[in-house]
Amino acid sequence: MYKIVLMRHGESTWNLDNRFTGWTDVDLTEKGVAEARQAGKLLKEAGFTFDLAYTSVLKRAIRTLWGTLDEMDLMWLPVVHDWRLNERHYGALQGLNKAETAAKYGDEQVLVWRRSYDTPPNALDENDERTSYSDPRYAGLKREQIPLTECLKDTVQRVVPAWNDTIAPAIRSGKRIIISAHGNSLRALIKMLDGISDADIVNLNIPNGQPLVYELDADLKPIKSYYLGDQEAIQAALQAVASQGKSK
Ligand SMILES: O=C(O)[C@@H](CO)OP(=O)(O)O
Repeated sequence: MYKIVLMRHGESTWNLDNRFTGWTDVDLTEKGVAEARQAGKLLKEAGFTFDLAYTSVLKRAIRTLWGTLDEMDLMWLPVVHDWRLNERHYGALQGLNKAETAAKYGDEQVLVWRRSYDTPPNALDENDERTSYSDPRYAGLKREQIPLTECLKDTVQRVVPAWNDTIAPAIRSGKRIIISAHGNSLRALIKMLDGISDADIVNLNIPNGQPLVYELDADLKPIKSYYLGDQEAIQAALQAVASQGKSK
């Protein structure tokens, strides 16, 4: 049996402002930094340790990993930064306030943009200053690999290869791993792991900074999964994430 830990980054400045974030590289708030440390404490108390860490190329996930590993005295750990673990690209919604967008377009439309499997928000214009074309961290990518918008299906199509090419082989080789990523890149991964249908994935939300343990069998199929920590607080946090896209 293998055990892996998935974790969404701690609260970011744009989580606090309730803005669509996607590939925008915003930092953690003080609360987010504290959540990362608290996650490390919980993992240490529960007897976890790791051999290898995966994260995205976005600082809110990277800094969360730093805080967690620091708390576990594991800052020396090898870390793989993979752009394929980035948050889902939110297209032209990036930077807009979620509740204001819901007041303008309706809660239903915002739910479709936030959680549907295959309806992407409007794309950024190629000339929009918010594109990632000139960002040096994506210099190794072909232009067509850099999204202008994504639905969850598009995110699945990059997250699953990251799993198959690098993460799954590392787990099979016996490495104990932690993945620090994002709400929707983790929804993509969990959809694949748990075989969640396109319709049911709409209801899955992930709270900030809470270690989610997956126990996997020899074929890397989930045996069970559970959040560490205060279960009531986690349920409340899940509900709060679900409500972020409502006008009131
Ligand atoms: O803004 C985002 O990029 C994501 C994660 O914070 O938000 P949502 O939960 O609305 O998909």
